[in-house]
Amino acid sequence: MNPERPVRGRSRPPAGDPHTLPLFALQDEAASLPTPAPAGDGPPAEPAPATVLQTLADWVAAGWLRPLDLALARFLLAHDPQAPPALGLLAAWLSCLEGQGHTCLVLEPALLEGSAASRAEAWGAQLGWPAAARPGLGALLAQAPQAEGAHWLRTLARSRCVAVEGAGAQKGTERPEAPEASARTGGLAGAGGTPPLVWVPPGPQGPGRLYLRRYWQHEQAVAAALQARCAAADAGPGAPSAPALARVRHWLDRFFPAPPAGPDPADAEPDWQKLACAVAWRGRLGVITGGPGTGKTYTAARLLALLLATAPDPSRLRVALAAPTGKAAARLKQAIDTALAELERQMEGEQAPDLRLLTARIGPARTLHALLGARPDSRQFRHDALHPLPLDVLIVDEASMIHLEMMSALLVALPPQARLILLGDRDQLASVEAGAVMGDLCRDAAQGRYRQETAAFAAAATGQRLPPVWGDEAGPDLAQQTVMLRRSRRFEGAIGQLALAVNAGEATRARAVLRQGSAGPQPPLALREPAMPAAVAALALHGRPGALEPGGGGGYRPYVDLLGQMPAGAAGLSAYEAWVKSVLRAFDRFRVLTAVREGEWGVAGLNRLIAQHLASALGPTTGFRPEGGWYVGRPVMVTRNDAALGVFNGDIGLTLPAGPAAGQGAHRLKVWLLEGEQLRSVAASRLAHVETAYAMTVHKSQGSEFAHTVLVLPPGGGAVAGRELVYTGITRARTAFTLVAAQAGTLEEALARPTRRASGLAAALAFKASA
Ligand SMILES: Nc1ncnc2c1ncn2[C@@H]1O[C@H](COP(=O)(O)OP(=O)(O)OP(=O)(O)O)[C@@H](O)[C@H]1O
Repeated sequence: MNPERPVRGRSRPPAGDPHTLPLFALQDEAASLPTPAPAGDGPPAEPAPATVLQTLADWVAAGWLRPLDLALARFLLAHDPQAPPALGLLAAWLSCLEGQGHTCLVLEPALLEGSAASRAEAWGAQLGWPAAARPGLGALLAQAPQAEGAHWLRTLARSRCVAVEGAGAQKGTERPEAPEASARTGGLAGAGGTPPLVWVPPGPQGPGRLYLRRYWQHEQAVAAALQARCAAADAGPGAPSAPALARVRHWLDRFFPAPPAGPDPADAEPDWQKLACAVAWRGRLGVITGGPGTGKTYTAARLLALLLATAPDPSRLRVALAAPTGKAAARLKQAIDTALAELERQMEGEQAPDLRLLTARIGPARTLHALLGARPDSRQFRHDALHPLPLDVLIVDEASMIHLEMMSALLVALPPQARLILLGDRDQLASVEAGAVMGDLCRDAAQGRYRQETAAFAAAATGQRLPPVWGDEAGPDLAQQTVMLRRSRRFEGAIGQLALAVNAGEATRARAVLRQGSAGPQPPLALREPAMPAAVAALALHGRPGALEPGGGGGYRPYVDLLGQMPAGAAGLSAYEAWVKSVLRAFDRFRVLTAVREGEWGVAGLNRLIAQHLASALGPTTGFRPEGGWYVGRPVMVTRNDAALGVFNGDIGLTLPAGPAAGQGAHRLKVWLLEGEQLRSVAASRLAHVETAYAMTVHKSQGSEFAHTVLVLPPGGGAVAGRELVYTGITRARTAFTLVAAQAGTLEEALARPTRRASGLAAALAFKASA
């Protein structure tokens, strides 16, 4: 279960279809619910509507469903009295899955066929519900005959709450509503009377899928836009001219000097970075995936240089950098600047594109919200199809964090002729919100699946041969524009090996790496298992011996010590700001990450415990007093976007006095944020949506790195932490990593549970235009 998505409701659902009406509106609807008529031609054993709604209410009380899920079921049954109550059940489950990040409910055969007990097992697993939920599920399903599955499919096809989509979906066109269907939807509120659910019956793309209309629309829009971008790849007819290819080859050979040839160069792996530059150059979409340190930004910087060198008018090339969070955006900008400076040195003495001009033109990296022009209290952005982004190239880092709706907005706002370059690690946790876009886009990345035309292009543009093992004439268009980088340059030690073992789900190997990496005077790895929360508090204070440098355990102590060294007012503003930066940097060297929000192992519990521990151990000598709402030194994470204040969900800052002589009263405090070298501050009193950030969820840590990272796996094993979560936690560590597992065996359970988010996007993109 996604820890960032509370089971019980959400604050402000967006406007749109009935599912997205404010919760109170749905509840009002439910209150005026007419008694639904008995299902006309349904099987006699169909459970009564009241039984279904009561069972759903019980599941809400148990915390397995959100009130919103129940409200949707009530709403639909109220508006389609002919619908069998199973529709309410399916809608509640669909809504529940959306709350966990799935964009649809895939009605696998195991959910529809077999005994009630086996179906209850399948539903329980699908919904991620605990074993305690199985008997209730079984009892409800037992009230329907075995053939219920087929009956459910008919129900979906007939209800006026459900639009049926089919072959047209593949082309990204939603089938216009037939007059008869339109009449059926007559009583429905929402988007112009259109049905709030969409049903895609089973077909060549797999089992049937049920959607909330909003997600169906986003998925179709994203698939269509990405396909259009792939189709714009300059291959086939209208392919780049021989002189253009020669120019690309000229520059790529300089940007990526060939390594000394091995015994048989024909057997060598391609230089994936060079290939990534070439395919991104030829198209309007480039997807570059790879683990940490595989050179995604190194490659992106060279791609920019290539685009500059081959642009008809380099001085007019409009480039922007963006990422889902402020932290990730700042890291991207820093890494691109460093890589361009490095490239400039590499090219010294040769004729080269004006990389300084390029660096100057790029400007600051922005969050996607800021780039698109988020508006306060609205899901709409300033930039859309009518007001497109004025860009030729957009590079987006940490693309695994982009959710479906954001990707849809981004693709709408980016002009078709602009290049979109997505960088990210497909194996990381998906976005908090629904969708796993990067995972869906990179389904084929490991296999390559390059067609002959791509291999021919690669040979001309990069001078390298793609061995047949990476080829597949049936490879989809998207695969032609996707490259996976496979060699990590700064993640080859014990932490990298642990990440690889975890990513492969190999628990025995992960244990062995943990053991080996925990030995020696400066061990990069450590394991505390079984452990109590007090072990986390102890790590937060002193770290562990030798974690970073000799004597540097990598806990919060250095930051608390620095808090006590604020320069006197007379030292002036620049000395004060230098101190603020040093405290922020010290804080940023260590972090506790946990898998859950609630309880003593959750974010709130650990934050309380760590603050108390730091206060009692260091307060007497440093004056550190973590008391009251706002206090000097309080680290906070912004939990809601506030475009007006320029702060975005996930931004982390430290609470410090407003200036060298401002005093330490709560009303004088500011939250200071550091983005690269850029320091900025916001009055603490203006930040309504923040939480303390000694400990944070793994989800929120994406896009950040810490010298020493502690990952906490609470009791509950695979139910609270999956493989991607552990992988993401480990890859946040630069120098040292410590795993705290409440119980023995939690690691194994988590690794045995890879997360698969239900979505139709990968199937929609497994598409070959020329087929
Ligand atoms: N082909 C290469 N030759 C030499 N050094 C390289 C090469 N590729 C990458 N590097 C170096 O490896 C390091 C990691 O590269 P980079 O930061 O681009 O990786 P990344 O995949 O973007 O990492 P992250 O996932 O952390 O964002 C950098 O120091 C970079 O200069």
